[in-house]
Amino acid sequence: MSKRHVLITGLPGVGKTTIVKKLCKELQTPISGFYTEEVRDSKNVRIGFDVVSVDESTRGVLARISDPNKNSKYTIGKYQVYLTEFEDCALLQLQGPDLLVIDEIGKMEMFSSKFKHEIELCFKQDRIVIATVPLKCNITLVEQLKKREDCQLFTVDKQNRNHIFQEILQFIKKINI
Ligand SMILES: Nc1ncnc2c1ncn2[C@@H]1O[C@H](COP(=O)(O)OP(=O)(O)OP(=O)(O)O)[C@@H](O)[C@H]1O
Repeated sequence: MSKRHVLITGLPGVGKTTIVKKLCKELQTPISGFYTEEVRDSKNVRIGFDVVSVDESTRGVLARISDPNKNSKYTIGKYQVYLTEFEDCALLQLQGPDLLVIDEIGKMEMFSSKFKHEIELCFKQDRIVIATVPLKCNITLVEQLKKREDCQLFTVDKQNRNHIFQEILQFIKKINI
């Protein structure tokens, strides 16, 4: 089976999203999907994460620092995941025939069984998926994706992050579907 999906992994903050954004700029093809972006307050303190559509027209909350007085089921570390807001924004971006960017498939997103289900379907469709995934995690779905024969895994680190972009770009340009 030929490889036709791209998984980009690496430590937190190494530059995965930056590479995906550069790929989207460079590829001359319709692209849908979403990025995950940090949200910082006026003092530059990180307060959470948003999901943003690739065309940047739609934004939704993924997580915010949790209120210790509120007892939420959906927390990762100090962050509370806003499940409905996340699903309302992210699930819509997965639809369509275009090349698909999913940045990222991580622990916070795994609270959504709808999201997990949709991701599994996306990798079975006739479209190219470019997804970012954590380097080390106990997420079954991510481990399964890494083992798929039709997925090519690229590992980003500080040494290669300035040139691996070209390698990934050439790989995508050669995919025939
Ligand atoms: N090649 C690079 N050289 C220098 N700084 C970079 C490079 N790539 C990314 N950065 C910087 O590192 C920070 C994190 O980048 P980015 O959000 O792309 O990482 P990430 O791996 O997607 O992070 P996360 O794990 O939080 O999703 C940003 O401030 C970005 O400007």
